[in-house]
Amino acid sequence: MDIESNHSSPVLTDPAPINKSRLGIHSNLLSYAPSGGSLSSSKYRNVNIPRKKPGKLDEVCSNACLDAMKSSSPPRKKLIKDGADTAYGTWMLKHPSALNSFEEIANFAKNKKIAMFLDYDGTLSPIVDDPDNALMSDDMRFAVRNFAKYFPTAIISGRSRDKVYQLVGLTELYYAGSHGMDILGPVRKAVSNDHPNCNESTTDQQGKEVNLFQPAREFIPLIDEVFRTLVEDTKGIKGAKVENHKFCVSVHFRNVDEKNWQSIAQCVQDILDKYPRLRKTHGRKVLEVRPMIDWNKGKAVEFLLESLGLSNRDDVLPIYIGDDLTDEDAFKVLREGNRGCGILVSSRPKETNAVYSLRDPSEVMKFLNSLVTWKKVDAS
Ligand SMILES: O=P(O)(O)OC[C@H]1O[C@H](O[C@H]2O[C@H](CO)[C@@H](O)[C@H](O)[C@H]2O)[C@H](O)[C@@H](O)[C@@H]1O
Repeated sequence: MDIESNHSSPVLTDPAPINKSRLGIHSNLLSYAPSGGSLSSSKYRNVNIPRKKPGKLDEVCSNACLDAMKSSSPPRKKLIKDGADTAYGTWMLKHPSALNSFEEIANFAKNKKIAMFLDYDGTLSPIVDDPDNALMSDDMRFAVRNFAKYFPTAIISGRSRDKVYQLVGLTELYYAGSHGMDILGPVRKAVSNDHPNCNESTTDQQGKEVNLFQPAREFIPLIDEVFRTLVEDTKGIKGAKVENHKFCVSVHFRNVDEKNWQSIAQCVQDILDKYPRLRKTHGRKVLEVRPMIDWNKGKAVEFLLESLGLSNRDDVLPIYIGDDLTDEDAFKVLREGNRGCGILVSSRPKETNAVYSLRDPSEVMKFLNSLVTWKKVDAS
């Protein structure tokens, strides 16, 4: 397994047992529970802000972080030499290709409404060295736009909501930025009334009334301060890049020489020491600093389902497609609640709570197009 331990997240600490039928369908899909793991609106009422216990030695923390940074970044050449294809093939027995398993998924989705949740980087756009160049192809944009005509679709990204909207550029979708801490979704009174301090009624680009949900709103000035500090602290580290996502900050080390990763880890650790209400998570060659609140992409999926009037319904199949550690929170929610299925985008074996897999964004596009074709035939 190449996944790193995500010290500040419950992700993957207790993976649900994988239980598949002969055909490879996850048990979730065979026993769809209408009210399993039901989402009570009171869940959102008090978004928890626990305090971090002080006392860990900086050195220990940044070394643990460094190990995690290394284990999440195996050298490509080594993987190939070690027989990556065999390992991938074995892994795919556990997480079959959503394309090869399309018939099974379609059978299960029959007479159900699919709700689609899509991550952005590594899912809709290929991973590239410069985050500013992570562009979605026109074909992918066309596919997502077309898909959204048939199925409610939301993008849930680690990037700021504005940035991901700018990159995707489709008004037909719902957007959640900052790992779900900034959601622009449909107005739904039952949800809005439960979150007086997090919700705000507003209008979208088309003047349509929408609901803005920001459970970490109070952290905006702090995150801005952290962003500026990290820019300053990392400016001497060649290749480091810091992004401000309004509710979280990304510190990229993709272009940093490995001998300087320790310095990156230390800069982040210094922030955590200074601001105990913040925590760190890991992504693909990126460390992220975010508010220590009980909110993540999984909670965002639950929130959007409820906002769309699609939670607790046995005629709804939520599907989440993502490539990163932070997407595991969403896979887990769908898996544990028997509510739907996760699809991990990965071309190498990874420990995951997703049921199925797809190799790369081009396969994601094929899968979306296949669902549209299937839906058209089903409807005719
Ligand atoms: O949740 P996502 O939409 O997948 O966003 C997660 C992070 O994506 C971006 O970083 C990743 O993609 C970059 C471009 O391909 C790549 O250079 C980087 O190494 C990856 O970590 C984004 O820049 C981050 O801020 C997001 O948190």
